[in-house]
Amino acid sequence: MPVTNFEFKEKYQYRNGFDSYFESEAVPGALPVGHNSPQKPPLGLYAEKLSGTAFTAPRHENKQSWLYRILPACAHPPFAEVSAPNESLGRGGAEHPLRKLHHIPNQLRWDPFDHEEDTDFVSGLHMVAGAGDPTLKQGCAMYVYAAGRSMDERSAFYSADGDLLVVPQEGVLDIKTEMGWLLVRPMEICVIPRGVRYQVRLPAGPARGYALELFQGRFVLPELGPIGSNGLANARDFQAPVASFDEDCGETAFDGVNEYAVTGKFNNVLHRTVQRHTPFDVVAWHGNYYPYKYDLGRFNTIGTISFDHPDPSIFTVLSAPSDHPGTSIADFVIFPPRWLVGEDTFRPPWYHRNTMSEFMGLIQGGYDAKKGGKGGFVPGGASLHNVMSGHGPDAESYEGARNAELKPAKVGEGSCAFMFESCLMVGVTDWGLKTCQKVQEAYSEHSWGSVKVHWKKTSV
Ligand SMILES: O=C(O)Cc1cc(O)ccc1O
Ligand SMILES: [Fe+2]
Repeated sequence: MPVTNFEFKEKYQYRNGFDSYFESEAVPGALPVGHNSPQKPPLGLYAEKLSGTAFTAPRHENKQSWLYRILPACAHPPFAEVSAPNESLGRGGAEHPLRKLHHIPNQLRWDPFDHEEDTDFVSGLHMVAGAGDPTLKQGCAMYVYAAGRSMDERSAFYSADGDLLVVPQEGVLDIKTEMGWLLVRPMEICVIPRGVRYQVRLPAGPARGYALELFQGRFVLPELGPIGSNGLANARDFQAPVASFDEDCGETAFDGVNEYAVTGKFNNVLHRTVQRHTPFDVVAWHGNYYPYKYDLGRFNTIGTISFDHPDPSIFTVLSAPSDHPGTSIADFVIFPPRWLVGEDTFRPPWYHRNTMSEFMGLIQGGYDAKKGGKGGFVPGGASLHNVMSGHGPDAESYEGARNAELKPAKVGEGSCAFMFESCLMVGVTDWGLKTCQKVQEAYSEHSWGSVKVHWKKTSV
């Protein structure tokens, strides 16, 4: 389904701004004026509130939207558990992915995950690692997805477990959400909040990428501190959809002939209902709880102009804070092309052990300090350096950087790695460790087995 220019203009008139209060109506007059829930909302619509935070959350954290729709979301037959679409999602009980995690202090790296022909975005979503529990609204999980086809046009998906940050690596995602359309390409990301229903279409062939689900809290822009009032990801570059709707429904919720499958991820288990009316019937909405996208190319990368390699927090796009200031349940950090000018500096990442866990992926190109090629860190692959697991440049990269002439140099041209950094010790799922068959053997030995001793008792 290629997207025509006309459709493009109609579908993708975004509203710009992070954490803004927007209103959008696909039909003029669909939004009630000065009221949220009048006795009879305009145009015979139903008013439905979608809460993203507790009703009583403080104002600066409070998130909600009012949806004006043809039929309310509750009008559906009961949900039933779906038989497992893949091994990492869909089963309850002892098979539950978060109950079978492997906590491994070894450094782990994965070859690029396979493309899958027979899956859509939901059946091709695999939990690789995670920590916590969606039932307690604690923790987060890291996923990869591989989809060979669009979701059925009569289907929708939502997660009751958390907000999903999607990082496409290959293939375009044309996402129809309850609140309008988002077109998300590699080098762009999107966030779909908990509960928002959506359908992922693939207008340009197979898609593969990464995702992070936040069971707890939500993404905010990082503090800028002494950087000042602009820099890193700027608020105006985040884009929200405009209202767009389908009209397919019967006279009442349960007559009509058309059937729409709505699949919910509820404590990581998929449940499905088949209802008679389209879930994409929101004619207008207003609020600050909405899906959004961001073009990583707009990231204003900041770094040293004197010496030493700064902490990677300087590259944070979005941060999901815990209750402890400065410590995140997850940060989304990118390593875009940038100039390195540090004098008398070891320019690649230093060797380190981190109290946070670091899950990394590569959208395109290469990553300084890691060899590419087969068995290396390559686009579509991943790595996990867990809490206090030592890591850093491989031996070859270390020698190169140690001996490099320190002229100003641009690194990462055409590249972009990213990191999901979490204060939690993440466990790897069975799928991530075994089923996917992508874990690189001897990653640690290949990388650091031949680090040389440079030590001399006396300096010359
Ligand atoms: O381990 C990594 O490659 C990620 C990383 C990058 C960096 O520039 C500094 C610290 C860090 O963990
Ligand atoms: Fe690191």
